[in-house]
Amino acid sequence: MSKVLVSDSIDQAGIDILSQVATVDVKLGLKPAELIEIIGEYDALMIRSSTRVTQEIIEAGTQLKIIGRAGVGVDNVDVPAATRRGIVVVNSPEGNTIAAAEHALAMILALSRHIPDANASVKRGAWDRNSFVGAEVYKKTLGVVGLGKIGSHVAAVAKTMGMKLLAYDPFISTDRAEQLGCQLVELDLLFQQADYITLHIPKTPETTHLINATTLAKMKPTARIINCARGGIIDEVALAAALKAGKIGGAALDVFESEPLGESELRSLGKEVILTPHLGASTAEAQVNVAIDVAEQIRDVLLGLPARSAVNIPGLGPDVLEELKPYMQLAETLGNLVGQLAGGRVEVLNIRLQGELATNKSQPLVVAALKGLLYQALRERVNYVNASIEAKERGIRVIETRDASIRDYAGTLHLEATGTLGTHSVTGALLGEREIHLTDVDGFPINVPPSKYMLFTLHRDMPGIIGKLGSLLGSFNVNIASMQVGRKIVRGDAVMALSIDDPLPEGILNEIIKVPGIRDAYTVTL
Ligand SMILES: NC(=O)c1ccc[n+]([C@@H]2O[C@H](COP(=O)([O-])OP(=O)(O)OC[C@H]3O[C@@H](n4cnc5c(N)ncnc54)[C@H](O)[C@@H]3O)[C@@H](O)[C@H]2O)c1
Ligand SMILES: O=C(O)[C@H](O)COP(=O)(O)O
Repeated sequence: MSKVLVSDSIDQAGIDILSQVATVDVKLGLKPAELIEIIGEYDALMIRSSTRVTQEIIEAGTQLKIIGRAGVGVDNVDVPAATRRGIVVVNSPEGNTIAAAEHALAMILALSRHIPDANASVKRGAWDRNSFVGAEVYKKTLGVVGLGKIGSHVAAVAKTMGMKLLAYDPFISTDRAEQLGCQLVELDLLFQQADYITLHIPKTPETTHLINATTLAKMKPTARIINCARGGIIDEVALAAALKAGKIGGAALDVFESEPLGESELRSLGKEVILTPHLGASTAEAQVNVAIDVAEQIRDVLLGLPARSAVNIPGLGPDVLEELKPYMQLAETLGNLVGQLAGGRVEVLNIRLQGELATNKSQPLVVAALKGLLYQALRERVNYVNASIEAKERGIRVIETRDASIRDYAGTLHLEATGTLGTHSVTGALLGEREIHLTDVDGFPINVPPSKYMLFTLHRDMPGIIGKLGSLLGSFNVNIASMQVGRKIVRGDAVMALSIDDPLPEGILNEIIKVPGIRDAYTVTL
């Protein structure tokens, strides 16, 4: 049975799902060295934001197949290191969207009405109504930086509170911003005009210290800034200095450059600052959502199925996956077949996506074809995550062509592999919704479903050749399940595709190519 390590606190709903297929160990608060010591036993690791999954941990995880992040941000995982090792990294892109957005909205209101400090004052026994006079958000300007899932929800709710909305997001269209009631503006204008600035962007090299002494100086002296996105987007030293000097009006932070927050000037500031310990996703509802979402994906991957929200398998979103699943199986089978026909080291793989496959969405088929191609060399070590990297490292040049014209089938896939031993090609399509058919081998039309053991011959189409081959196989006790000849002209060159019940015995290929008329023979296991 597989083993899963849960190293951050995860809702029981997720543990229950994992327990259906694996032994689950929950070990919270492990130090990096402790994690390195035990990770080698586990097939999967499930985390939130507290566990840092470094390259060292990934390398020690020799059995790891998947790292599941029960939340959105995977910045605590060395994703490139996982990708190189063929480990799938999955997250829950939407499970905590509402929770994080509501936390940002709560911060906006709490900051405006000094709720944390007023509450603390009453609890201390005081009744001070004069120190906590607040400000209304109604008719104030909210600047939303990052109009993605969380930013959009914040904008929608803020609109209903009567706020005027500015937004900055270079990857969002004006139309989308307008639908949300936001005016898309440049960042400087947002800084200058906003009464509240709320950050909903990932931490990237471009967004690190986006809020710094220079940008803080552009804001209104009454501006309040809210960060429920990622620590490090704000330069905390510059922020504390700006707050102390009264250059801005307030700040509410849920995330910090270093977590847990250590010594910080921010702690010493008054009611103009609210600090929460990374609570954005901490609602009962969000925790159930993310735990189920990620546990289901871990379960699927442990059962050999693809994951719906893998961050390191390009283009493999849930909708695309559903649509492409049968074609991915086709691509993988053809890749495996052409790799075996080509033998030797493949240097160039030409992939032609025809008909309904000739869309941008079909990128995962290229990955699936490479996975199939590399299977003979790497076996279980190649997967959708590392197939492209492995191919690149082996110097395999991939040439993709797309042709939207529809021929005999709605969509066909043609692979041609050129290597040290020559060039071979295969074409395949789906019959009905999912039945794979080989429709061409080395340019000769055939129509056969692939089977586990196959024999292909290149021969001259002439009387008696099929009988001779049949007798030869019979003399080696090989049972033929089906046989088909593909030819372009009568008595010209032809290809024979045989499905056989067992692997060919050693040495028989040499006997086959001695049969007069047979030029080449290839045995394949799919
Ligand atoms: N505090 C928490 O507990 C908590 C919970 C959930 C998510 N988060 C964080 O919130 C952030 C937003 O999450 P989301 O789910 O909305 O992500 P998302 O991917 O849906 O949205 C991010 C948006 O930022 C935009 N963006 C990227 N780079 C930008 C840049 N340089 N300038 C402006 N916009 C840029 C993108 O176009 C996108 O629209 C992430 O950092 C996530 O990790 C925090
Ligand atoms: O990226 C996220 O999903 C949030 O930062 C939540 O982090 P958490 O799972 O540690 O609460």
